[in-house]
Amino acid sequence: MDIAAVNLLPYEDFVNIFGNVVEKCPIIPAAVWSRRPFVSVKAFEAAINEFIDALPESGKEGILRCHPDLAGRDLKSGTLTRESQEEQAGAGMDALSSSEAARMARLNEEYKKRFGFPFVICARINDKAAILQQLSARCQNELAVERARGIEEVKKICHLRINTLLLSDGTFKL
Ligand SMILES: NC(=O)NC1=NC(=O)NC1=O
Repeated sequence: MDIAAVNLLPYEDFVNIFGNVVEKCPIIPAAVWSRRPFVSVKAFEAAINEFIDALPESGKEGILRCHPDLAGRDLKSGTLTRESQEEQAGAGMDALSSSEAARMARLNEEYKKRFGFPFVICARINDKAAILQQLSARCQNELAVERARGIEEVKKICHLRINTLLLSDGTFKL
């Protein structure tokens, strides 16, 4: 599907297709639909990023809170979204040793307790060693630094999800 086809989508189809490019935040593509036509995929992504950047701190934290923990409850219970399932499995989150799983769980809880939102990282460009290292290191940051860092990661996840969708053969189950 190319950007010309994206621009022609009625908002129901647009939200149906792009509704989860930011995890569990369909309001973002639903809002950004009004800004079409997009001159390019980059412009479409920029519109999403601008919407996110314009949110108050509480809105940014809300986006982060919509993300499932890495190697967390949703992965264990099989209730992750399709995208998160693929991303987490791809980073080996479903194949941790018991000590790695215990360390992830402990650090995720420590992070959430400190910041009030979950640790978010773009799993598709990190392996489990990098994820554990980043989680441990980022626990030491200040709130404002982590809010911004988490949103940066959300934008990377979104970029990859949009490009996966556009590269697919375009036969979407509408
Ligand atoms: N807490 C997270 O970072 N979750 C995730 N990152 C991804 O790339 N996919 C997820 O589900």
